[in-house]
Amino acid sequence: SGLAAFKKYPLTFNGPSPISHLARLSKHLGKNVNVYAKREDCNSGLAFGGNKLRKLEYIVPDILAGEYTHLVSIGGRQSNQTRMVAALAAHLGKKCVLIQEDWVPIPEAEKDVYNKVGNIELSRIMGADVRVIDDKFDIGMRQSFADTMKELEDAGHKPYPIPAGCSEHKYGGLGFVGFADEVVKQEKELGIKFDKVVVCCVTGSTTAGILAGMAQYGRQDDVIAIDASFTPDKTKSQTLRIANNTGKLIGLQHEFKDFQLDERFAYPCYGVPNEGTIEAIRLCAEQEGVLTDPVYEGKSMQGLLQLITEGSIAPGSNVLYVHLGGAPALSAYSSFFPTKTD
Ligand SMILES: Cc1ncc(COP(=O)(O)O)c(CNC2(C(=O)O)CC2)c1O
Repeated sequence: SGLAAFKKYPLTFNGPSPISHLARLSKHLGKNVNVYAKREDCNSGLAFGGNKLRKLEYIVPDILAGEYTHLVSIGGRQSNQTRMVAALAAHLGKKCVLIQEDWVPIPEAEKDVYNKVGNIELSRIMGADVRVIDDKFDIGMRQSFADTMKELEDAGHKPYPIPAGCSEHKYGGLGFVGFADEVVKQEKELGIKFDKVVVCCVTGSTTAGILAGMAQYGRQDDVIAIDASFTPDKTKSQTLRIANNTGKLIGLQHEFKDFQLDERFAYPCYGVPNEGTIEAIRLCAEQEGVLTDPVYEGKSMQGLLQLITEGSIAPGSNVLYVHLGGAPALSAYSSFFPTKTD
């Protein structure tokens, strides 16, 4: 694919990320649908890995070319993005400034831990300058980000901006074009074809890259994105813009006018699980020992289970669930998982 034109700096383990067959979960669902998971949650030795490292592999050459002193990124208090940028900064020997905005109405029971454990704890351990501020959730470009960049430049440093989820970065979609290329190759090795690819969508460059990547094979319609932003209109338009920009970068002759974004599972709001989210996290954990999180993957797992249960994903299908990571945030949501008393 046109991806070969772009330099990539290895942050993930050699070779394609593994595909696990979730055989017990598939059987439990009893709908004759075979569920597989592509494991971006186990894709790197850097700080528990995740989808952002695959994106950052195409951003690092830009960072190294410009001799930057600081990496700057942004997210909610339990952002996986900022944790992975902290890991990258440590890996490259750069300073790191993270803006941790107030994206989630912190559940009462988590008030005293939410800003201390999980992702934000890991970022502090890796030496990042973690700045907890009160600006609320939005997937777009933020004033707090611009202010931080200016502060560092005025101090004579050379900061490199990595926007939320890497998504508004010009190369934000490239990593997941490579993901799609891997899937097509692994299908041949596995001797199966996935009828649907189910992925969580918030700032959009993961889904955008997969759409552009699968469109190379005429399979963009196989992608089902599950909204976890609870601002689906903004997420949809941002994802489409990134998919089209990414398509241009790789020379794709296809314009995206729409894609399937299932909005049913993001409630009650970004970062807060609903009943079905908790049930989905527990089911996948109990059936497979595979952990998903309340902010992102728990909601795409909830969507996957619903799509299969309601028959939207037809019996006899093979489905690829895209596991993008997120488990470190679980320790900020322990009150949602009391010991089960059957
Ligand atoms: C585990 C996990 N799964 C899915 C997503 C959604 O990916 P996109 O933002 O590319 O749509 C994130 C993103 N997380 C953000 C963060 O700040 O961590 C960018 C929002 C994620 O971390």
